[in-house]
Amino acid sequence: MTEHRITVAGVAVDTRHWIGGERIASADSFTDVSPIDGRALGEIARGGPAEAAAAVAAAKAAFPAWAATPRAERARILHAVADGVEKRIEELAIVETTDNGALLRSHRRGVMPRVAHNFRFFADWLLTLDHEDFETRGHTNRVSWDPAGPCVLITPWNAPLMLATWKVAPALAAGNSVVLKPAEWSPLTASLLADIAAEAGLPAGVLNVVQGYGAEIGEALTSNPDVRRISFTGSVPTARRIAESAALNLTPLSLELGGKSPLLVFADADLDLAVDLAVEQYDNAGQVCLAATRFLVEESAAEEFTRRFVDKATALRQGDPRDETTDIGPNIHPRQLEKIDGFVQRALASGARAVIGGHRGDGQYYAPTLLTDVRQDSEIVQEEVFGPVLTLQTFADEDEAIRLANDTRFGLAATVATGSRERADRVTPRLVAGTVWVNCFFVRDLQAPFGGSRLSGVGREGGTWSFDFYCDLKNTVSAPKGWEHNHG
Ligand SMILES: NC(=O)C1=CN([C@@H]2O[C@H](COP(=O)(O)OP(=O)(O)OC[C@H]3O[C@@H](n4cnc5c(N)ncnc54)[C@H](O)[C@@H]3O)[C@@H](O)[C@H]2O)C=CC1
Ligand SMILES: O=C(O)/C=C/C=C(\O)C(=O)O
Repeated sequence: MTEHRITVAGVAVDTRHWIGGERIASADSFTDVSPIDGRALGEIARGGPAEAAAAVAAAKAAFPAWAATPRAERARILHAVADGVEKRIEELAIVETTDNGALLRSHRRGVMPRVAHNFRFFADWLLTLDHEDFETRGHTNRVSWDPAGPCVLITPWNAPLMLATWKVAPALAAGNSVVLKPAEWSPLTASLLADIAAEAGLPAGVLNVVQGYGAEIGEALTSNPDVRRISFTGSVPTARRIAESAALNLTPLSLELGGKSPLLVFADADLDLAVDLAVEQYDNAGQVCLAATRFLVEESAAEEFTRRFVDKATALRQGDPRDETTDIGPNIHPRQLEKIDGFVQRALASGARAVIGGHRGDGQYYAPTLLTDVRQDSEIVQEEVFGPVLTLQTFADEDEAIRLANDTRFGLAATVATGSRERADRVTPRLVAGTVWVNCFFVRDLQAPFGGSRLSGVGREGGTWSFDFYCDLKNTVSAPKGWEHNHG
């Protein structure tokens, strides 16, 4: 009999599915492995079509009552979920770090507080969601955001609970029920979230969490005709498969995909700041969709920028992510490491030069790498690596900088370092990107629209855009005053 309970640093995690307010086992399981040391953490219930159907059925059954729950009550429960997250920050942080290898200090001080904030923000935004009535030839138009129904949320391993709750919170706030499927490489904190939500009073079936492989339970979820929304964060090939499944029922989709974002460094920039921004791109061992992985540096500043970057990057400490002094942890999985090294070795073989790194480290670590002498049309410049691998190219003028910046299939983000406001105002409108940062990086606000252009995604989430996606927008038009009959 498979034991569906994992204990991580003293924290017990039930690894069965959470469906309709009950823990449900599967006949099959898969092994969850920690990227820190390759240790098997335990067995996870491996769902398939039957569990997908059960979870969607539970979500469908729970939907009408949750949708009819007054907004203020929904908001109260979501704040209670945030309270539960805040009480368990330490536990969530160590479990997440053990499961996906990202830094414990970031989980403690940045990520888990943001998880709680995701719930608080969308709970509060729900209460402000309003559209002023307007008139058409004396008739009144009233716009409403009606809950849509069961939502399937499919999430990746690079920031598991953060990216899951960034979808779960608005979907629930909107009055929908949810089936969450976390990535199979990092499933643990989603299961803890199910416990926290139940303790906070979220009714059974409103949030369901199922585990398993994308090709098995994932496809069964995305092709289910009772699902009213699908939101996905992950890779482009998987997005295509999900879009094919969704097409069967014309289920609306929100897709947040990869990136190959540029950091443009103009010679008039504060070079220390530009270098700080550049070194940040190794955060989370490079497993960040928003990362500015392509440095584009004005020719006259390139030598000095590179010298200062190398000084700073080589001082980063790579090691156990539970150690407070570590800057770069492991990559998630041997397969991902293989993929990263494949990109780098092919680039080196075709003429790229490693300014630093260019090889594996011990175990599941990849040496922070900067490659130069790379061609614009090469794989390493065009494809998302999702590891601590950056490239450096130079440009002669603004036009060339913009041409290189925009010359990929992606359009998620761009970062510009310049000392000139006029230049920033000229350059930023010409960049193809969902988010552009000027002399800063990763300043995120849930009010802002978030998503990508081109292959970086479809749609935007954040603030009212999240409610626009997770709701059926309705316009109710009433005839001019005087039609009411009093049947009192
Ligand atoms: N935009 C982002 O934030 C992320 C981008 N990536 C990119 O994707 C590459 C591959 O990483 P993967 O783990 O393979 O990402 P993936 O896109 O395959 O996995 C993300 C999620 O999709 C699910 N999934 C996979 N196939 C599915 C299907 N047919 N139907 C429904 N759900 C399915 C997975 O179980 C997981 O929960 C990375 O190297 C990176 O380039 C990966 C993770 C996050
Ligand atoms: O933390 C955020 O606000 C967004 C992060 C997005 C990613 O890291 C991703 O999808 O890879």
